[in-house]
Amino acid sequence: MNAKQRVAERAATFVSEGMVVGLGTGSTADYFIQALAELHREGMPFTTVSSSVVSQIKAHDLGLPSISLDQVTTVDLYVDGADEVSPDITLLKGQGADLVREKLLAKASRHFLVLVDESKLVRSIGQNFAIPIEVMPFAWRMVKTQLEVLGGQGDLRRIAGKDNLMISSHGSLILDMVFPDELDVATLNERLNAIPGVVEHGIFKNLANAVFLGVAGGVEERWADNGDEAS
Ligand SMILES: O=C[C@H](O)[C@H](O)[C@H](O)COP(=O)(O)O
Repeated sequence: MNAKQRVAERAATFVSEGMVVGLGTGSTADYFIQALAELHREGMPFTTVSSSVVSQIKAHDLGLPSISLDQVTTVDLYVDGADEVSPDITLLKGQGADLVREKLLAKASRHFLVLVDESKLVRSIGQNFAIPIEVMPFAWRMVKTQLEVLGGQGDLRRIAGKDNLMISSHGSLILDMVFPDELDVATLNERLNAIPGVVEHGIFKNLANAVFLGVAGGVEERWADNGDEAS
């Protein structure tokens, strides 16, 4: 069992009868979805809500009960991966470009567990990746200009050849922006939240309750101050 599987199996022990479980997106979240499928086969009743079309299809293929996001007000447990985790359990997410659904689920969750291996640990957010910023398509130039005023540099994310723009499942464009080190993440988070035309961005601050870290032969749990252990 690799580190991603280990943390996913551990997270699955927090699922209990009747829960609404939020499904993350990415290779680590996939292991959690597989672990849920095992619980479902064993007869545990729960339902799922997905953070992306991809996860929704995976859940469907595995026969997991699911409800659509617009039917949900609160989520009992949301389990997802992350691209970066800083020591205060701030996350950077969004390499998969489904930021809106992911942050909605994170905010609506009673418990948000983040599954990572050691490669995701950083000293500060933005160390390994640009900050993904999901923008309304007609607003992207205005938003980019506002981000440049903050010192940001970057451009629209492209996929599979230079002419194709990444479009989120929400129909938005993604700007990947690098900001000066002097701009601390708390300030950046607030500034990004305040720019008109920004749909969502990849900084997840004060949202995760715990990080489950896959280490050699085990799982290390790091609970946030806000993170009473899910039970
Ligand atoms: O948008 C994508 C999500 O933020 C993923 O959770 C993140 O990219 C981590 O993916 P993985 O588990 O494949 O490293």
